Amino acid sequence: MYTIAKVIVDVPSRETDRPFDYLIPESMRDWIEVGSRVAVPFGRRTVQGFVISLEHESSLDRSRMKKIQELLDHLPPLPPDLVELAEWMSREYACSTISSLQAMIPSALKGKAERYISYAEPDERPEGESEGSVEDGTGTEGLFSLSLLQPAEESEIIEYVKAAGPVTFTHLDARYPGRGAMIKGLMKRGVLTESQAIKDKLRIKTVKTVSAAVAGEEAEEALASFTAQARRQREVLAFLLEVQIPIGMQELLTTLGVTAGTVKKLAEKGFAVIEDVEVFRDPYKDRRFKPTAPLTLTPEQQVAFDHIAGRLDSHEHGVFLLHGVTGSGKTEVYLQAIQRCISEGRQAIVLVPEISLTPQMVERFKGRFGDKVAVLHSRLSGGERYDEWRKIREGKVEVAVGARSAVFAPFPNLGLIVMDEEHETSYKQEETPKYHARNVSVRRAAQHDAVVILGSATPSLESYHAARSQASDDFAPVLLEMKMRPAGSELPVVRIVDMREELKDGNRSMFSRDLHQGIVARMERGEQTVLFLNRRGFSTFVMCRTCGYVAGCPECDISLTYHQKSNNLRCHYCGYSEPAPSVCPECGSEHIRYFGTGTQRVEGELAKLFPGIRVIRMDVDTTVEKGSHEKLLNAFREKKADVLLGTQMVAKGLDFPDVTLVGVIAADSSLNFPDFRAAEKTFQLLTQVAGRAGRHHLPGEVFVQSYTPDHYSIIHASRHDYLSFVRDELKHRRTLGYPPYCRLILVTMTHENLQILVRMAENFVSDLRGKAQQKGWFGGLDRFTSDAFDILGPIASPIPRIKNRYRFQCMVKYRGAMDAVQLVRDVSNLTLEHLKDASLQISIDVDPQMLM
Ligand SMILES: Nc1ncnc2c1ncn2[C@@H]1O[C@H](COP(=O)(O)OP(=O)(O)OP(=O)(O)O)[C@@H](O)[C@H]1O
Ligand SMILES: [Zn+2]
Ligand SMILES: [Zn+2]
Repeated sequence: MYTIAKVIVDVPSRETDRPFDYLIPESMRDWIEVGSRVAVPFGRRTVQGFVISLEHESSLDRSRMKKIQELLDHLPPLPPDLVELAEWMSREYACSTISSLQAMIPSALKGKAERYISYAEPDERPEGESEGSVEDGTGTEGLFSLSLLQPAEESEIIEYVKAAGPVTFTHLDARYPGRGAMIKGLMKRGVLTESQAIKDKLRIKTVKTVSAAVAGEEAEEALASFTAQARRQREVLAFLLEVQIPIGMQELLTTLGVTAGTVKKLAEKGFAVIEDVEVFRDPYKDRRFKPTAPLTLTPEQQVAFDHIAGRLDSHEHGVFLLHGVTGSGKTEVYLQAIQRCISEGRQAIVLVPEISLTPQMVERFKGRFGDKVAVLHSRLSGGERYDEWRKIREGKVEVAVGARSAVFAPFPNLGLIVMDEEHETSYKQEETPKYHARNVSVRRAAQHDAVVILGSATPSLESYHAARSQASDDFAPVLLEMKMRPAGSELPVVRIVDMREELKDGNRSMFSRDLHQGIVARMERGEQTVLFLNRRGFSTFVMCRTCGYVAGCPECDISLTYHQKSNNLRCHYCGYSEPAPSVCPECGSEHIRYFGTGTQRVEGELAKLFPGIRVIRMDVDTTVEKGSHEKLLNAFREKKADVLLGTQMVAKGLDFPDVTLVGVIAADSSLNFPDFRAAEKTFQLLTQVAGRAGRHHLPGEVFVQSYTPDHYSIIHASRHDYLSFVRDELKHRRTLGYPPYCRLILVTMTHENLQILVRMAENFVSDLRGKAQQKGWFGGLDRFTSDAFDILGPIASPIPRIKNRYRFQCMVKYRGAMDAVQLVRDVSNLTLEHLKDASLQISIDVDPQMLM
C-alpha cells in the first residue's frame, strides 16, 4: 500500500513547477491513483492538484509532511498515460507540468478553492473558547449557555449553521444581512470555523427518480396497509409497481397530480426510493443522423486502407500521411479505418480544425457510428463539453471527434488518431501550453502502439518532407496518395484573373468581368456560387485620405479594426475600443475612410450589381449565435441562396452538389503577410477553396482574382500541382534556413520599459550564445550538415508593443538531436532568477506558427 503521493499543485509559478510530497490518509489509500485529482493544503491555502506518482518513501520527514485533504473524484480524470504525456509535453514545449495537465481536462474540472463556515463542536475548539459571550466572565458553559447568555440572534445563527452544515460566507451573509460583525465574533471565539474546499465550476447534472422498494408479497402487504388518509400514497406505490422501472420525479408528480411530500412520505416508510441519477447533457439530442453504410472503396482508397488496416491489425505504431486531392474520399478511408479499429476493441480520435468542425462533418461520423461518437468543440456549453468528455472517460463511446484538444480524449485503449487537414495552423495552440496536436498525436499513439493518419490535400511541408526523406526516427510518415475523385468528377478548371488588367480596361468593381458573368450564368441555371474573401492578415482599418492618419491602439502598436455592427474601432490584441470617428482627429478632414474589403462590403456590392441575388454571408459576425453556422449551411444546401459568401469558413470541408462556381476575391492578401509560411498558406487556401466546386456530377469552374498572378503559389494552385509547389517552396526554405530544414524556437521578452528590455534581451541572447558555444553546437545551418544551431536577434517583435508592454524577440534555429529547448528554458530561468525583475516576462514558443 502506497502511503505517499507526489502531487503537482495548481499554483502557476516557476518555483512550484515540481512535485510535492503528501501523506495519503488511511481512508484514501484504496482510492488514490496516478492521475487522481486531490485537494491539498499548500501554505495557508487549499489548492487543487494532480497525483503524478505513488511512493512508499519520501526524502522528507513524515512528521512534517501534510496530508491530502480530499479526493475530488472517484474515477481519476486522467489515466496514467496522460500524466506521462503531460510530463513529456512540458519538456517538449518548455511549459509547466500543471499547464499541460490542465489542458487535458475539461474546464468544468478546474476547481477553485472556496471558503466555508461550519460549526465547531466544543471539543474541536481552541482551549478556553465557549459559545457564550467571552465578556460575561462567569465561565458558565454547556446546558444554559445558548439560551441564557447569548443574544437570540447569535444562537439562531449557530443553530442554523449546525443544521445546514458548511455554508459559504455569501450564503450566510444573504441570510443574515448586516450581521457580519456578529459572525466574525463567533469565528474569533472558535464557535464557527472557517475551512476551504475545492469546488468545481460545474457539477454533474442529476435528476431525481423514484422507484418502488418493495415487490411481490411485501408489495401486496404494503398496499393493504395504507389508511384512508394515505390514499394518495397508495396510488403512487401502485403506479410505481405497475411501471416497474425508475421514473422521473417530475413526471410522476404531473402524471398523478400528487405532491412531492406524498412521495417523500412513501419513501420514509421504506416503500419507495428516491435517487439522484446522473444525466448527460447531449448537444445533439434533438438531431437525427441518417445512418450511412460503408461505400465500396475505389482502388486508390483500397490501397490506402489496406496499409492502415495492416498496422491496426498488428497493433504496431505507425504514422501515415494520406495525401489525397480535394474530394478524393479521404473521409471514407478514415471512416473505414475507424470501423476496423473499434471492431478490434480499441477506440479512435478524430481531430478536425475548429473552423471546419461543421455540422456536416459531425454528421458524417454520427451517421456512421451513431451513439458511439462524442463530439468536443468550443461551441458547446461548459456542461455539454464536460458530459461529452465523461462519456469518453467512462467508456460509453468509442469515437471522439473534436478540435485540437480532443487529442487528450481519455480513452483507455486507443487504436487510432485521425488528423484531418493536418496542415492547418489551428492545430498549434497559441497559449501555454503551446503544443502542436500533430506532435502530441504521434507521441500519444506511440504510447498505445496505435496508428496515426494525417490527411490533407495540401500536406504541410514539414509532414511531406518527413515522409519523403524518412530522415527522422520519431517522425517518418508512410506516404499514401490518392489522385482521383471517386464520383468520377474532374478537378475544376481554375482561371487566374489579373486584376491590374481589369483596372486598365476600366473595370473598377471588385468583381472581374469573368467572375461577374459566371455568377449571372449560375443564377440563370439555378446552380450555386461560393465566394471566398481571403482575409488572412488583413483587416479593416481607418485612414485619413487627407493627412494619412491611421487610427491605432493607444496601448499597442497596431492599427484598430473597424466593426460595422457596433460602429466602433477595436484592438484585437487588448480589447480596447472607441467610437468610429466621423472627422479625422489629427487634421479635422472629413475624408476619413474604412479601408479593406470586408465581407459586408462585398455583400453590398453584390446586391447593387446583381439585382435579386440571394446571398448568405458567413463570417465571425453572422455565426456568433449557437447553431447559426448550421442554419446558414442548411439554407444554402436547400438552395435558398445563389451565393455563399465568406472567409476561411467557406473554404473547407463543404460538399454541396450544385456548387459549380467558386470565386476568390483577393487571392494575394495572404501573400503579404510577414511570415515565412505565407506562400504555403496561400497555396493551401486556394487549393481548398477551389476544391469546393464541381464535386459531384456538374463540372466546376474557379476564378482566382489576383494582383500578383505570376506568383508561384497562385500558378501552382491553379494547376492543382502540389508537387511543383513543394519543389519551389522547399528551394526557398532551404536557402533561407527555415523549416522543414530546421526547427524554430521563438523567444519573446516583454517589459514596460523599452531601455531595460533591450538590455535584457541582448544579455539573454549573449548568454544563450555562450552556453551553446560551450556545448560546441554553433554554426552549420547554411552548410546543411546534420547538426546546426543559430540565433537571430534580438529584434523588436512585429507587433512591438501590446498592452503597454514592449516586445522583443529572438529566434533559435536548430537541426539535430541536441536538446535546444532545454537550453533555452535553462537560460530563460537563469535570466529571470538573476534579474529578479518581476516585470520581465519571457515566453518560449517551440515550433511557432505565428511569428508575431
Ligand atoms: N468509394 C466511394 N464511392 C463513391 N463515392 C465516394 C467514395 N468515397 C467517397 N465518395 C464521395 O466522394 C465525395 C468526396 O469525398 P470526401 O468529402 O470524403 O473527400 P475528401 O478527400 O475528404 O475531400 P476534402 O479534402 O475536399 O474535404 C463525397 O461526396 C463522398 O461521399
Ligand atoms: Zn487627417
Ligand atoms: Zn491594444
